Order: sequence, then structure tokens, then C-alpha cells
Amino acid sequence: MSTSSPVIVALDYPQMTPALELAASLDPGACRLKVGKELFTAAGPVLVERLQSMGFEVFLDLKFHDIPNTVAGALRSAASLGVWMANIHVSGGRRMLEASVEALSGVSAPPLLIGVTVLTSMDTQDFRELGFGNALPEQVLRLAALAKDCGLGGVVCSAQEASILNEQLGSDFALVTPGIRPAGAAQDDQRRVLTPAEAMAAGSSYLVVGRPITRAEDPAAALHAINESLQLSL
Ligand SMILES: O=c1ccn([C@@H]2O[C@H](COP(=O)(O)O)[C@@H](O)[C@H]2O)c(=O)[nH]1
Repeated sequence: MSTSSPVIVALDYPQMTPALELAASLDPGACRLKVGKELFTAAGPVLVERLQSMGFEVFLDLKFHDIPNTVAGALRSAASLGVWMANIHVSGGRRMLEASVEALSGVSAPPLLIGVTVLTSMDTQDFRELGFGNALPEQVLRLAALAKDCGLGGVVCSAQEASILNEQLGSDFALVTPGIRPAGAAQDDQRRVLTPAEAMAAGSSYLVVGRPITRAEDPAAALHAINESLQLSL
């Protein structure tokens, strides 16, 4: 099932059972689901198939970052699971990005391929420590422009960079934004955050929301409140 909600719920669990329980409490018409490194390493492709058979579109968030041949093969494996979205690190460079696009070109119904720019857990100080001489938003734009030039469908960035990316790269390039925190919610390890409504107003295409939903007393109600704040009645 497809949904008009931009919300992607991050299922960051150490085992299959709590992930399936959470999924069973949600409506595939009200969100998509994200399976990341923790859950996929524990539960594998079977879990992805179970979530899809429950009607959810799945973002496989494994952030591949390796040499071109290895990433291309990993993406073909991801595509064979029938996932809706998959991602790679843009900092793998042009040849890796082009090999990734090429790897999916022969696939029928390929996943939307998205490039990770600068993680939303990083602030300016973290970024400078890595030795970059430019400003963090400038680096996000640089990586996003490279991703677009290589044929990717969009990027993962913070919603704080969404308006500049939309302005520079156009609104048909998807902006997938984690670091989403409803007003008053704990920031946790995220650093570049916005509320769901602020993120949509800034031009985000999809909002990745984990702990504010999965750790809520009533996750379905927390999801409903976010969709309502976006004036979506699903
Ligand atoms: O830059 C990035 C890229 C990916 N993520 C992932 O999104 C979720 C966010 O979870 P919260 O609990 O809402 O913080 C998580 O799975 C990350 O691996 C990100 O946060 N930032």
C-alpha cells in the first residue's frame, strides 16, 4: 500500500519481535517504515518481507559506503527484496554513485536511490573536527549536487538544509530528513533538528521519525498527532 503521509517510522530495535509488534500497531495507510543497521543485522531479509506483506513500503537504510563494485552488488541485493527506498553515502564519490545508478538501471521497479550527505547527528563542531574547511550546509549542498548529477533520486539531509537544497536543486529531487522532533520532545543524539511542520514548510519530502514514535506510550497516537500537525487526515 502507498500512503500520502510523508512520515517514515524508524524501527530501531535489536530483534524482530518488537519491530513486528510496533508495525502491527500502525496503519500502512498512515506511514512507511524504515529498517536500519541494528534491526537488519539482527533480523535480516525475512523481516523486510514480513513488513511488506503487512502492507508497508520499506526504506532499507543500510547507508552503503564501499568501493563501486561492492556497493553496486549490495544495491542489487537490496532491490531483489522489493524495497521502496535504499541509500548509499554520497562521500563514496562519483564512480561509486554512478555504479549504483547503473546497478539499478536493469531492475524492474527499482528502489528510490537516495544519498546520505552529512549525518543529522553532527553539528558544526563535529564537522570541523573532521577537517572540512567549508560550512556544514555548503558541504551538504555540494554532496547533494553531486548526487543529483550522478542520477540519484534524492538525498538524506537535515530539514534545516531543505530550503537551500530545494532552491538550488529543484523540488523533484527528494529530501529525506531525519532529525525530526515534535515540540518539547527529547533531542537525543540528534543535533540538526526541526519539528515535523517546520520540516515540511522548509521543503522536506519525507520525515524520518524514530524514538518520538517508537518510545511513545502510544506509538499509533504519536504518529497520528504528527500527521495531524501536518494537516493530514489519513
Ligand atoms: O543523517 C541521518 C541519517 C539517518 N538517520 C537515521 O534516522 C533515524 C532517526 O531516528 P530518531 O530516533 O528519530 O533520532 C535513525 O534510524 C537513524 O539511523 C539519522 O538520524 N540521521
